[in-house]
Amino acid sequence: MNIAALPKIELHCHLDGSLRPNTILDIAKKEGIKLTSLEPEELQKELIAPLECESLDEYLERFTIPNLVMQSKENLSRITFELFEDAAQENVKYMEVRFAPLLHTAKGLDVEEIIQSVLDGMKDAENRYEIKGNVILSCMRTMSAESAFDVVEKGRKFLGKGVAAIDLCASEEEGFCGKFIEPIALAREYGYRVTIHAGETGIGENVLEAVELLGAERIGHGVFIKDCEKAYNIVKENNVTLEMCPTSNVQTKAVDRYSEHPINDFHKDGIKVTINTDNRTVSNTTMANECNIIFKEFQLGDKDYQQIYLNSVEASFADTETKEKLKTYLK
Ligand SMILES: O=c1[nH]cnc2c1ncn2[C@H]1C[C@H](O)[C@@H](CO)O1
Ligand SMILES: [Zn+2]
Repeated sequence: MNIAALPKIELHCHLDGSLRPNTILDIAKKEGIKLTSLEPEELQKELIAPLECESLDEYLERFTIPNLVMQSKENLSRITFELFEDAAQENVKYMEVRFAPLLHTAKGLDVEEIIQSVLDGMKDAENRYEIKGNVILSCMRTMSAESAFDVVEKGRKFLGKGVAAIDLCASEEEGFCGKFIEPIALAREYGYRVTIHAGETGIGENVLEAVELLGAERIGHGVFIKDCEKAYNIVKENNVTLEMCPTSNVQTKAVDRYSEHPINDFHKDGIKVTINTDNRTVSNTTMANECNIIFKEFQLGDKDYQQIYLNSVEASFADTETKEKLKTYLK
């Protein structure tokens, strides 16, 4: 199978984990931002989380440097454009990019300006390449419920104009969903779709709560439903789609090695799985690489590719017309 040439869809990709190292260097030089290294290769080492990482929290340390250069409208638009450009060049036809607006206010931008800048970058790429996109607004679980309300309110006016959904991300604690019931309920009322990072660090119950308490339609990762029967069953019965990110899961030690990844067991059992990068730079990967690893490891074939691609189409937060178009790429 020539995966590089096949059409792809990506539903789980963080903007701040997917910057080109050269862009970071370029902006840092222009803005006088101090980096520990000005050599692209050295910088890249600092940006990539090693496969021998200990935990999700260690993985998340890699986001400090990128966020230093994501504090102006121009930079946010440029970085978003470049991410879509990179994706288009590997035949990604549709991509949902997520980011946490509140991480980009350090130099005075307001949340609306931040969202608009990301949308501008995405629109430029859509006009130039054969790719479509939507944006998912992530709320940091490490911040207050109030801060999540803030994102939900300020993002509202962009719904249907490039913003499609709300997400919760960052370090995962047991029972985190309870704290965010109200802001996520308000988001649903406003028309946001809902995807939640859960079950990434050993706590399958978080997936159950994300579905039951927050109305999650999709789950970021969800690896640990394998150890929680109730979570497993609710995901399977409700067709909750899992956004799986194999390399990231090895790095954060959700699994010790690719061969232990539960994606194929889930897939064989009829759970709707999708394949994603999570973070192109921090995980040093691409969609083609993630697909190649999984298809080789579990000896999957054309039928599996079509099924997983269609899972991504169906679970995407795209409009009906876009979904129909995406299906035509398979033929
Ligand atoms: O895989 C992840 N799990 C939880 N949080 C994550 C993951 N990848 C990135 N993030 C965090 C770090 C970023 O700063 C934030 C917004 O994109 O999302
Ligand atoms: Zn993620």
